[in-house]
Amino acid sequence: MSESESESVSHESTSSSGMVCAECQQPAELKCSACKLVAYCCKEHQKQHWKTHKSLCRPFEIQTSPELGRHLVATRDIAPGDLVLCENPLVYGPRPHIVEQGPVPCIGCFRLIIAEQSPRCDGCGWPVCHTACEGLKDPNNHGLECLILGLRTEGTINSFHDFYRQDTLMALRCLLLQKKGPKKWEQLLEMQSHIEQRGPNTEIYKLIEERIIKYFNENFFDRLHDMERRADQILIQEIEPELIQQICGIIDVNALEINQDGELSALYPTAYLLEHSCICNTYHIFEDATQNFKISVRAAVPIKKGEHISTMYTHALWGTQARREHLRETKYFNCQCRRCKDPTELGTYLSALRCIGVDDAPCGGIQLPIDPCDDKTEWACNKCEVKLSNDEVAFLVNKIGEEVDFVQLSDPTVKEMRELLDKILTFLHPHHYHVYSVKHSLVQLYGYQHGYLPNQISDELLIKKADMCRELIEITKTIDPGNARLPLYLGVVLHELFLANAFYVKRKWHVENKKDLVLLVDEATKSLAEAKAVLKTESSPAGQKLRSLLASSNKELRNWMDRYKDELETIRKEMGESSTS
Ligand SMILES: C[S@@+](CC[C@H](N)C(=O)[O-])C[C@H]1O[C@@H](n2cnc3c(N)ncnc32)[C@H](O)[C@@H]1O
Repeated sequence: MSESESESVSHESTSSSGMVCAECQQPAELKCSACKLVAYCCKEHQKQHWKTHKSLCRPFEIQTSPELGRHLVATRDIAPGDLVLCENPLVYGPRPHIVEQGPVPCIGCFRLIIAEQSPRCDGCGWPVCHTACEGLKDPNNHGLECLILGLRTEGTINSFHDFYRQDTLMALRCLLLQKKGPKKWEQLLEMQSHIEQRGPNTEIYKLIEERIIKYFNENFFDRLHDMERRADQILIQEIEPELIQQICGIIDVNALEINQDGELSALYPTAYLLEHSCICNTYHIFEDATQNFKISVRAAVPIKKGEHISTMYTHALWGTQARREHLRETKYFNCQCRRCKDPTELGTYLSALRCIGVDDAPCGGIQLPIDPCDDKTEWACNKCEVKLSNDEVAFLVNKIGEEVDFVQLSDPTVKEMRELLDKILTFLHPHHYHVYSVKHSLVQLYGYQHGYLPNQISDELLIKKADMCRELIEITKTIDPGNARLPLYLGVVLHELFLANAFYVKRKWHVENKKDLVLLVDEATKSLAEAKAVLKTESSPAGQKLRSLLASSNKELRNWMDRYKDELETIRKEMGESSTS
């Protein structure tokens, strides 16, 4: 153990918790200051125990700065894949988003249900997936909540979504921690609520007043007070409006969304301290309900001792303006990460525009923000004098975004997508994030849609598809080097690159220069292996589906390679000889 490690013992009193030395089991006064999970009677025993404890000890400490508040800093080098932390949530519940229509999460298991057609909980009458749903039986989940939700006498239901408001339940579950878990309640109240930015004159304050506080009071809390008076027992100590405002702030700022089979949010006792970076260095996975939705945070890239440990609060494939606006509005800070500060976004040009020039005569230059971290920045062309205001750019990019969304949601044909691409390329850099999105859809239409099936698509379009895939792969890897946020996006494109190459090689095997084709075979083999690795930790249904597609593509590739084994060997040998001669 190094000197600094031996010094990392804090002299906290452990007598109240009754901890014993991890080495000799005697009463212990010193806790490991890095993880605070184990104690020692003396420094000597901590040294001896380090060999065992090293792999379990948390590799970070909590620091505080005026810009970031509390955040996590690595206390030793952390390798990609290494565990940073693993913990159960303090509280979890249906996602706190307002749902006006369509499916809502079951309050037992969070799977989406059509409330109007669903059975009801025997206790409270709320719509559930099944009256025997496991989540309803768990007292930590629906227990006390069921009692409170059942207080309402069934009135006239004009709208199911307004009557059964699953989006309010996360706040109720937080309030119930006062009774169910006072220590968890204390931890919860330590979280940042940004209440100062969410004051009485803000829209969010009024929304919570109307949608949550009023709903709780009119439907449940007035009756709860009566019941508490009659029983001479308090179920929820504090339910003041200001406290509910604070709890809603805490949920909005700190809760993580878990979208597995169902849709839920959870607050974790330490993971919430991960700061945001638009090029983050960790990824996280959630266990399912049987494991209490435990979170594991792992390093996505090498993290050096002293470096900040980060996650991403926004979408990796949005441009800087959109990401910063989202962070400002939902998390109340201005991101200053190296991706945000770089006008080219790490050389990807994800936000760049084509310069429209003067008098509609494009100069061939590109427009970039002069200072991307200044929301009033001007945009300047790298070839001519034309400048644009940030508002003009935002207006144009938003309009294009709306059109892209509209076309993508309307089950477009290849022709419609190509037309959209040509149109937006008049204004946007070929790597702009809206262009990325359209190209990502297009590579999944070539080879699949009627008229473009593998036996119908032209050679030229197959080559184009492969080129688009290569371009998308490069951008994705640059903005998400550790594959922390975009495994599915990358996995899909890697698989499409495999398919484009495989179709082309099969079609041309007896026609074209086989040496060139072998290079495509190698690229296809590599992209398939990479896609498999990239999707290793992707547990979503889409990830599982893609994994099974990869398995059948791999089988097909192996069969083909077996069939041409001798020929491939001869060509490779010739290629090897010519490269060494
Ligand atoms: C989930 S909390 C993180 C823990 C928080 N720092 C604390 O002390 O409780 C999110 C808040 O942390 C701050 N934060 C996180 N990442 C940041 C960043 N990159 N720059 C500035 N503030 C950040 C913001 O105030 C944000 O609303």
